[in-house]
Amino acid sequence: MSQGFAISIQADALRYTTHAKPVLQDLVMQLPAQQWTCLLGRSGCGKTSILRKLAGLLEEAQWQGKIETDGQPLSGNIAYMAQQDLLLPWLSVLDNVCIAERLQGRSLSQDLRDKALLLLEKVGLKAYANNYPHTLSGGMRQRVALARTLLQERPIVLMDEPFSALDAVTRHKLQSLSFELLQGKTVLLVTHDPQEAVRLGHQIYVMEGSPANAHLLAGLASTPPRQLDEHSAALQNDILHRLGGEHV
Ligand SMILES: Nc1ncnc2c1ncn2[C@@H]1O[C@H](COP(=O)(O)OP(=O)(O)OP(=O)(O)O)[C@@H](O)[C@H]1O
Repeated sequence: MSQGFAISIQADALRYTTHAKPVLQDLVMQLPAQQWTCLLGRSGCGKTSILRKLAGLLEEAQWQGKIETDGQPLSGNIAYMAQQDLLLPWLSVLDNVCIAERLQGRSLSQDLRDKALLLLEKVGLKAYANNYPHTLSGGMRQRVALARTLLQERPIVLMDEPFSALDAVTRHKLQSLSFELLQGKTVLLVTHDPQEAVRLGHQIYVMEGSPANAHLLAGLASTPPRQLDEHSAALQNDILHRLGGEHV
């Protein structure tokens, strides 16, 4: 199993050609190896842009800065769960989960199918393996996309609001499952939910300002997954306070 490696991000400026002002400026983030980093910030501050830059998908923006690793390439080592589930309508749920293999033109081995079915079982969708995406609810589609991300076993995992469409109980369950299955990976999770960030993050960045940079939250001494106790409530308050400052 490929272990996650550390990534250092320095965005001096990120600007879309359609915008006069940069989206990001003087942003520095460290993603420690094999840890979960959670990223919060007001809508439109540039969280997805950071993920897309790491995933090599940000072609339409000008980027000044650098992204460094310990020498390992990002290309080919990233699993990216985008905000939109990007399920292919003409493929079954099972084939969508195995899409990375299919896109590489490889036939699906029985071993991979079994792994995919096990993941579908864990996300509560084994009975839907032969369904097509249009027959699923938004939350079910999100669970298929999560299973697809978990199947890839890449060292770096980028997730953009992966649990947002789920009911509270399913969300809690799938947070736990993802945390368990992504042990040893370097994870960057974008979320709007302070409780989720405090539960899962070894470290938490809150994006601030316009153009935005990233503030590393202090006081995360314990290791995740964290219980909901007085300490985590105080951390959530701190995040809300910082996010609130962005909405005045
Ligand atoms: N392809 C694009 N072309 C032009 N502008 C873009 C493009 N993608 C994003 N933007 C702009 O860049 C800014 C940051 O967008 P981004 O999607 O990174 O924000 P976000 O923090 O992920 O937002 P949200 O929380 O709403 O998902 C926004 O102002 C958005 O309009």
